[in-house]
Formats: sequence, C-alpha cells, structure tokens
Amino acid sequence: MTTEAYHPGLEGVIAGETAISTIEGGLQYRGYSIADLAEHSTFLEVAYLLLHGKLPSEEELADFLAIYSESAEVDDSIIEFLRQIPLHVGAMDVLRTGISAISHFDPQLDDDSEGGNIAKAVRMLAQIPILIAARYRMTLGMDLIEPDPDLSFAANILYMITGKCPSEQRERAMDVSLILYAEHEFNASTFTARVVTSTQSDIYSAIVAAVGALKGPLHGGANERVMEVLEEVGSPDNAEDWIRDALAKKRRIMGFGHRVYKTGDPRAVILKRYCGELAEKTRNLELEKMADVIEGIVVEEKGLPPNLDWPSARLYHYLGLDVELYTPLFVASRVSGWAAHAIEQTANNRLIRPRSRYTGPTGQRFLPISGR
Ligand SMILES: CC(=O)SCCNC(=O)CCNC(=O)[C@H](O)C(C)(C)COP(=O)(O)OP(=O)(O)OC[C@H]1O[C@@H](n2cnc3c(N)ncnc32)[C@H](O)[C@@H]1OP(=O)(O)O
Ligand SMILES: O=C([O-])CC(=O)C(=O)O
Repeated sequence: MTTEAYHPGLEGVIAGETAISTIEGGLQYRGYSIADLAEHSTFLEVAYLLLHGKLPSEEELADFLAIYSESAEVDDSIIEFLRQIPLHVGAMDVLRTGISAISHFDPQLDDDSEGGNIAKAVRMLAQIPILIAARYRMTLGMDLIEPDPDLSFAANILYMITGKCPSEQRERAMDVSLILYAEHEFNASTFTARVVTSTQSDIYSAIVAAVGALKGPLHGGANERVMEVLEEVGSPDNAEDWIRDALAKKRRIMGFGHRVYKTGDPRAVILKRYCGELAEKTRNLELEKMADVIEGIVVEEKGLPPNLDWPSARLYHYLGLDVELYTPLFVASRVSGWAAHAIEQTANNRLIRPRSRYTGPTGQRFLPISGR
C-alpha cells in the first residue's frame, strides 16, 4: 500500500497550474472578474479572451468574428448521418458523436500548433450550435435553419433552435448564461480534456472526452435535472412540503452544492437577476417564487447554496427551450474553456498519471481453470 496522502475525488488537490481562470478572490477569467464580463462583454469576446489570453481590439474581434462566421457550416453528410441516429438517443450522446464527426472534415486536423488548435476551437464554436439545433429540429420533424451571419452567437443559437430572432432581452440573457458557463478551472470535464491532451492526443479527442464527462448529473447534466425537479414540485404551495420531505429522505437536490464553492457560486447570483427579469416578462413569476422557497429551505436546512445550474435551468425554460437542450447549450459555451485548457496543457505538457491506492488482494495462488 502506498503511504502517500490520499484525497478521494482529488478534493483540495492542486493538480496543475493554469493562467486561464481562478476562483480565488472571486471568479476571474484571465484576471477579469466574472461580474464585469457578464455586465460588459459578449460570449464571443469572452471566447477570444480565453483562447488568446487577452481581450481583443476592435480589429482583432472583427477578424475573429469573420473566421467564426466562415466556419459556421457543417458538412451535409454529417447532417444526414445525424438523421440516421435513432430518435431515442439523447441530445448529449448525439452531440458527442457530432463533434467527433466534424473533426474528420477539419482542414487542419493534424495541425497541433497553437494557431491550429485555436482555429479548430473556433470551428467547434461555430459548428456545435448547428449540430445542437439540427438534431433538435430533426427529432421534431422540422426543417433545419441555417445560421444567420448577422446575428450574435447567442441570438443565432436561439434562432436556429426556435426559428425566431430573439428580442434584445432574450439575447442578452442567453449571452450572459454562455459567458458564465464558459470556463471554471479544473472542473471534471476540463480536467478530462487536460488528461487526454497530456498524452499528446488531439484537441477533438480532448473535447469529445470532456463532453462525456460534462453529461453526468453531478456536473453539467444537473441543469436538466433541475428542471425535472421544478416540474415535479409543480407549484409554490407544494414547494415547502416537497423540499422538506426530499431532504428528510436524503435526496440529492440538483442545482445545489459545489465542490469548490461552499458559501455560494457567484455565477448563480449573477444569473438569478436575468432569470427574475425574464420570468416577469414571460409571466413565470410563480416558478421564481417556487424556486425561492426551495432555495431558502435548502440553505436553511443543509447550508447548501445554489450553483449555476439552478438559475440557468429556469432561464432556459423562460427562453422557451426544451429541457434536452440545456446540457448541450453548456457544451456550446464550455468548449471555449476546454479548448483554452487543451492549448495551455500542450504548451507546458507533462503526462497526467497519478497513482492509486490498491485495496485488492495480493499473493493469490493461480489455479488452472479446471480447478476453480
Ligand atoms: C456547473 C456544475 O457542474 S455545478 C455542479 C452541478 N451538480 C449538481 O448540482 C448536483 C447536485 N450537487 C451535488 O451532487 C454535489 O453538491 C456536488 C457533486 C456538486 C459537489 O459535491 P461534493 O463536494 O463532492 O460534496 P459531497 O457530495 O461529498 O456532499 C457533502 C455533503 O453535502 C450533501 N450534499 C451535497 N450536495 C447536495 C445536494 N445537492 N443535495 C443534498 N445534499 C447534498 C451530501 O449528501 C453530503 O452530505 P453528508 O456529509 O451528510 O453525506
Ligand atoms: O467547477 C466545477 O466543479 C463544476 C462547475 O461549476 C463548472 O464546471 O462550471
């Protein structure tokens, strides 16, 4: 048995260095506070910041947007392939396959230079929303909608899914959610991307693996489970009894708790404001009231504040989006953070290979199969 310290789930372990984001002193991306970015920036500007390490000048942003717009096309054969996937297959599983498929058409597939990887990240940023919207609309038997180069990232994704250009308020709410979802240091999916990259594998492999890690309900999959909880509760009148009973039964309440935020997730606080405004606009104040009752009791009884998935689920609901889109939307944003980490890992690589503590038997005597 190894005598080294063992931390289940790597809790509290510093497993690497990064200059991309920190939660120390309030969440910051590349040194910019998340509150400032949510207030003043746009998702694609934040993606540029994460990938290039600095905020763009007007000219740099214009070039970035031009490359992004030019990349916003998915090969027809992939769209046709998505149609062949049985309808019961979940949106995250299809998206994982779709990202793997677009890699085969990337003109710089074998270019693992920093520039090559940034170019691939921009292509993924442009094409993932197309994959998400195409699969969603094909499962409903609807015609697919091409991206509109005149729309922002946030407006385009809503347009391609719903077929309607969003109002300014809806566009901004979506944009802020994407900014908040973009990056979060060594969370499970990002760490997965870094492990894959550390073997000198390619950026698409890292992102596809990260999608698999994000899908789980303890991580990105939680935003879909949050909506299921709210649907189960049904009304503000039922909220107190429901949540007290659920906590008494030791049920895990999706959207609450966090491995590294024990006193609150600053992103949830920021998004709650947009949620409230959109709830008012869309006449969903009852749902906000219900969420407030649940939040108050989980904090009072368990001392667990909400994480980002708690308001984001409601926000997406107010935007008229179906639940199966929620975790894919997280992917559409987080691919910027994952790619930045893959690039950072490549620039200063050391194979990630920790040790395990062995708990199995030793010294077993091998018996030939006939004698077992
Ligand atoms: C964007 C994101 O990915 S944010 C995370 C999204 N995930 C969720 O919302 C899922 C719900 N939350 C959770 O499962 C957890 O809080 C996690 C996985 C996020 C973090 O958990 P950890 O740091 O591993 O804490 P751990 O699971 O050990 O929980 C510590 C205690 O709090 C309890 N707890 C933690 N979260 C919750 C919750 N959401 N509901 C009820 N109890 C909870 C645990 O049961 C445990 O109690 P115990 O000590 O009595 O056994
Ligand atoms: O940091 C984590 O463990 C999960 C999270 O909030 C994120 O990935 O945004």
